[in-house]
Amino acid sequence: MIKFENVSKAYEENNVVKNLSFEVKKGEICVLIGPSGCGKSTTLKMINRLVEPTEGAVRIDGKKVRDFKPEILRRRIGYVIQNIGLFPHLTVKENISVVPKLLKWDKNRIDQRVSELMDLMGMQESQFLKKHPSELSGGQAQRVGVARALAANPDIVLMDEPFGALDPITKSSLQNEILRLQKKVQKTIVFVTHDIDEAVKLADRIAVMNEGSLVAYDRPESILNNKENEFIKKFVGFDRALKKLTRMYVEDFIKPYKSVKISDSSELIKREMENEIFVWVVDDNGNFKGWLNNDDSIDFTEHIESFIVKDIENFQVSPDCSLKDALSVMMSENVVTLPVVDNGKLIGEIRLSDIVGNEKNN
Ligand SMILES: Nc1ncnc2c1ncn2[C@@H]1O[C@H](COP(=O)(O)OP(=O)(O)OP(=O)(O)O)[C@@H](O)[C@H]1O
Repeated sequence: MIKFENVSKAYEENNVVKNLSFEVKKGEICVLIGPSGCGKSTTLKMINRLVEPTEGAVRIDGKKVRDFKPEILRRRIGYVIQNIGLFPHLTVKENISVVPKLLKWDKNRIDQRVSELMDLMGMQESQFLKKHPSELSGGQAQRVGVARALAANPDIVLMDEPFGALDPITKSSLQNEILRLQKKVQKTIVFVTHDIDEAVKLADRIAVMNEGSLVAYDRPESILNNKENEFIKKFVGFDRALKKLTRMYVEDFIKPYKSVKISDSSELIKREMENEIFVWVVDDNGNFKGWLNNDDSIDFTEHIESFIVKDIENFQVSPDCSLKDALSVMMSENVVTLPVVDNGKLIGEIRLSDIVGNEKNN
């Protein structure tokens, strides 16, 4: 889909990108990573011709980008950058409409597309469309930036450190948003970052760059397992095992569980709990309601409802949650087992020992 063929860029004597050759497949997220100044942004900008190569060529579907008409490139390639991406004097709606207007779409088509995009980004139209960028939080502004890049339905999206300036929680939720969105819209995305955790989380393939050259181009698992290359080893850091958990998901580690129903008799529950430290509690529809600790506090002559620990808001994980996030919930809640809940329903449990041993449920 996107192919770099022996691409180099020099500014006078300074070779900032050196003989790059690699290919990004259709529908994949390629993350360019490397230290500051290694040539990531320059590489990205050679795809949409904000920068022209000194040597070599970038091709999209076999055709050199320098042979595309500018308006075709604009339609095919969305572009998201950090902070300064939005026009401050334009409203959210006007910002999202910039490329469709350049492409001379009619008003109805633009309105409809803006609505779709707001919906896709989980933003309420009535609340946001008339606002200016200065009235948005960092996370909201970046969502609008992504919506704007997707406006003309490009098949390629370039993202240059889009979440670099955000706090860790907003950053993580936008990364999840990108992964969710990508499942739906399947764009070819080239993403620049210098955050290895972000790269491991998002990438189908990671391009590691150093001083203008490509050091490695591989799947995140292989980059994390690379122990030969000193530069990669240093870049990945000491916590490579933890980083691998970012790419593993709870759904592959779900184990059977023991549960009782709120409507069960106290006698039955007492029997069920005999050799357990605790049991999960569900209602008659299988919805997760909490758990019962097998200690002296339970009086089985009474109905068990009042003994259920119902503090379940933060005490659960969904099947699509990464093992790293599951581990983080376990640590913050100080437990070794968590209920796996899908749309309110208890579907299994996940245990610390399975995470540590990477023991799948197959
Ligand atoms: N227009 C330009 N004129 C001269 N030198 C430039 C120009 N643009 C970039 N450079 C130089 O090219 C090198 C690579 O820059 P680039 O922005 O691609 O790096 P980067 O890896 O994206 O860095 P960062 O992570 O800090 O954003 C740098 O040394 C930079 O100073």
